[in-house]
Amino acid sequence: MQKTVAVLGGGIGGLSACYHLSKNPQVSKIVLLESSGRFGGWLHSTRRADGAVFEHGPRGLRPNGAVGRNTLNMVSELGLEKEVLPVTYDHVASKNRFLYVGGQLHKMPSSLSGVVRTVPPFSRPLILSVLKEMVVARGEEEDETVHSFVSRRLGAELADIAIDCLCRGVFAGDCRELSVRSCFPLLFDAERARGSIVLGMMLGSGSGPDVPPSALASRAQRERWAQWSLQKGMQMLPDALEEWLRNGSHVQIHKHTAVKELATGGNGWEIKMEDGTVKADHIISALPAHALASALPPAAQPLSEQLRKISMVTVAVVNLEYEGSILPVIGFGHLIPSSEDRGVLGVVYDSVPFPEHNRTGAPTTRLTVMMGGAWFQEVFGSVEEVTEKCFLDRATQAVSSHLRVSAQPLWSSVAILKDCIPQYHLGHWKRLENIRHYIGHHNLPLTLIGASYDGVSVNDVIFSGRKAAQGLVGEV
Ligand SMILES: Cc1cc2nc3c(=O)[nH]c(=O)nc-3n(C[C@H](O)[C@H](O)[C@H](O)COP(=O)(O)OP(=O)(O)OC[C@H]3O[C@@H](n4cnc5c(N)ncnc54)[C@H](O)[C@@H]3O)c2cc1C
Ligand SMILES: C=Cc1c2[nH]c(c1C)Cc1[nH]c(c(CCC(=O)O)c1C)Cc1[nH]c(c(C)c1CCC(=O)O)Cc1[nH]c(c(C)c1C=C)C2
Repeated sequence: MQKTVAVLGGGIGGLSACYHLSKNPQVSKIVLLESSGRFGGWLHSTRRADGAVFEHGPRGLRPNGAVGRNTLNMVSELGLEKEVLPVTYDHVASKNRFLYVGGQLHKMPSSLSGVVRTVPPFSRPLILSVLKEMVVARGEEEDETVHSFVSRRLGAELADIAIDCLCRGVFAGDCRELSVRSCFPLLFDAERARGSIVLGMMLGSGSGPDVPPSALASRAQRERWAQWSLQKGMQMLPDALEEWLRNGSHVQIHKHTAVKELATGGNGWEIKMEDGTVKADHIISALPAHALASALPPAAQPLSEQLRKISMVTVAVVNLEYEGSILPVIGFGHLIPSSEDRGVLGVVYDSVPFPEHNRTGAPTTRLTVMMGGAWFQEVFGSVEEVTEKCFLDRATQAVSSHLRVSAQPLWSSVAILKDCIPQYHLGHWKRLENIRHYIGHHNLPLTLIGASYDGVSVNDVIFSGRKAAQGLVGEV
């Protein structure tokens, strides 16, 4: 029997689910419900008339692994090959990443010589920590914070500086709260399988899903891409997905349509919006976990409670454009450990990996300063009260003191991204187990996808949409 699937939330997760559902002949109707006036969620690019592109969310995706290949396969199917801007491993933006510690920029080691020598801000050669790691006893805990795991295996200095920065540069989060099992499953599995991260990385610790590469994904591997973007910014991807879905005969897509309440009825759902109701046999929720929790019926209160425990952080993103080439160093950008500055997380040197996004004509430098995250409230106060000017001032101050740039920006934009990155805190895996057990036990026709659960990267989220759509084969 053919059925109706409702997809809640038109971020990249919801769009990916719809895209894969639209290829499933067993689904007769797909309804996509998005509360805002645009699709794409955090994939949001400003494109100026003079050709300049500024990213407010993700700016480059990795091509590696099954999830990276899967995204490139979709890019290829959407006809976006010619729009791809690759950055190879040989590029200076891939080799040079910096940490701002003790009032100075330090280049992270990217070669063997950087690992065998003492390279500041570290007080001893990293090779010593790596060799010692191989003989550290295996942990016994079901989960551990990222900081505790790395301190135990590689030493406190690496945890306090490098891992603190890494967690700020991926989750805008605090490594003393984030779970290693959920945030870095490869590291956790390597310890479980091989007793060591280093041995696990060398020998492998399990195989991932099988995703055959398209010609584009094979090219990415052959040409050694480290990351890629699109000519008119990452938002080209949701734009192309929207166009694909609009061309599908059995897809209904709705913007400005917030899901308010979900009620179970018969074998399916009744979805209530401000101005109407939709009936569906199955729901794929691509909403942030807390938004789904607010819409679930009172009878599903234990499920809502678990979903609400998946917290989110707010990030302020300031894009800056300067006249000329003003950077004293070139590379991807720099991260700042929480011990140095709790409020400013990092600065991306956007014009280095993607000069194609600079305006046409005279040279410019584009930078993005990211602030807040897990420290937002503590440093900047309530998100409702803090002003955009406060972030612009703090961002230009950071650029001036970290990069010694005294010029004022030509152009700037401030975006306060409320609740934009989920935090997989200690015990996240258990919450997911409880959530999935509840859904299974109550036979709820509900699949959860998106950044709240199994990975925050765009690649992970797109893959979660594909898995959900394919999981319905045979069920619908
Ligand atoms: C500043 C920043 C930088 C990032 N950088 C990178 C990067 O470099 N690389 C990378 O891989 N990832 C990056 N990410 C992460 C990545 O962008 C996100 O994890 C991903 O886009 C999340 O997609 P999603 O579809 O799960 O959620 P969202 O984008 O949050 O989409 C959810 C959608 O649901 C809608 N919605 C909410 N409530 C309702 C409701 N009641 N009814 C209907 N619709 C509703 C929202 O409007 C939204 O459109 C970054 C994220 C941020 C914030
Ligand atoms: C300073 C804040 C942030 C910067 N980027 C993000 C935040 C919160 C978000 C983000 N960055 C990456 C991902 C995806 C991870 C993945 O699994 O693909 C997300 C959600 C990519 C990334 N950026 C940095 C690292 C080390 C990674 C992991 C993958 C990779 O190695 O490429 C470093 C980094 N991020 C930011 C800066 C300034 C920076 C380092 C110089 C910004």
